[in-house]
Amino acid sequence: MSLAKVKHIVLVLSGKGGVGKSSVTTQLALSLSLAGHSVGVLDVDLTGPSIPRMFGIEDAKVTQAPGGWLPITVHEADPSAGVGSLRVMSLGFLLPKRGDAVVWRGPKKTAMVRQFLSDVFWDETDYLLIDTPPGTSDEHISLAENLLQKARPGQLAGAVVVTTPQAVATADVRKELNFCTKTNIRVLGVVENMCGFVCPNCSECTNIFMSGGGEVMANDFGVRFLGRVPIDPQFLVLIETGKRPTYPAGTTVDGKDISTPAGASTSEEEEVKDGSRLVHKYKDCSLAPIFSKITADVISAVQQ
Ligand SMILES: Nc1ncnc2c1ncn2[C@@H]1O[C@H](COP(=O)(O)OP(=O)(O)OP(=O)(O)O)[C@@H](O)[C@H]1O
Ligand code: SF4
Repeated sequence: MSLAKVKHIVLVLSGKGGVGKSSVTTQLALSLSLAGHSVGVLDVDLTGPSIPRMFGIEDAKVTQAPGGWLPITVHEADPSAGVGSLRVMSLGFLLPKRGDAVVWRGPKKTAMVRQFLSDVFWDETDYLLIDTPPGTSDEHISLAENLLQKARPGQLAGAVVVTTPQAVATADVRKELNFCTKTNIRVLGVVENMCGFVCPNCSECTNIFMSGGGEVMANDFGVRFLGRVPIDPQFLVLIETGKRPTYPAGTTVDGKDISTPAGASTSEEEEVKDGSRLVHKYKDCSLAPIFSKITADVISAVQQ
């Protein structure tokens, strides 16, 4: 992989599947871009690459240049809007049937990932986020070893560990934190996803599971707790259909009114799933202010 022009690499890890690792990667990428940084996302989750779907670029065609595979541009930098560029590369682009999980056995998988890591050309990138397969298997260890070998000293900034309130109660997330210690990867912090539910009718956030476990666990391990993220069905609508999130009158996040103004544009063109508009639509999501804070904390952890 040509990493020469990448400033910082951040891994996104989870001890088990389905906790929202790819959603967190996507939202970190959008928030970093909204903060003006140039961002790359590399999806090596062989268990079912979901990143192309999340960015609305499932049908994108990857091309090859002399320097390697060229990542897909979700949007270019727009300095007048303070937005940085966003590019994505996924193993999913190379699978014959998009969205399939890879069924190869260990050594073939590892060889594929190794080659994939070497063959992608990244242009000027402030943050490269890597969405990894869930778990702490041998496959993970070899992925981490490969990365550590390829990155220059200090380039691999660390890992963001994603969990859910239920997963905290299991051993998986602790295993993930132990995995980081074993592989010498610094933990930048823990995100607790799906810690509550944003009601689509009144936008009240209700804690459906016992929340707070992520923070206790982060304290136990002496790592930073980055924050809690509720389930917002409007985020799912944005990802699945490309529709701009809308909220009833009076909806606030941290005291800020995020309700959809009367007469806001919902034209056909606006509704169309189009990766280049995603970042601007995401700005209207109730999760965006939460991720803006998480992202600021990740940046400060990277720079420490
Ligand atoms: N906070 C959230 N609000 C609304 N939907 C969410 C949230 N977090 C995750 N989801 C949705 O839950 C589903 C699973 O999330 P995601 O694919 O990010 O999990 P994952 O941990 O990456 O899974 P896998 O292990 O299969 O890769 C997705 O449809 C995603 O959009
Ligand atoms: S206030 Fe909201 S969450 Fe509670 S019952 Fe009414 S609509 Fe549902």
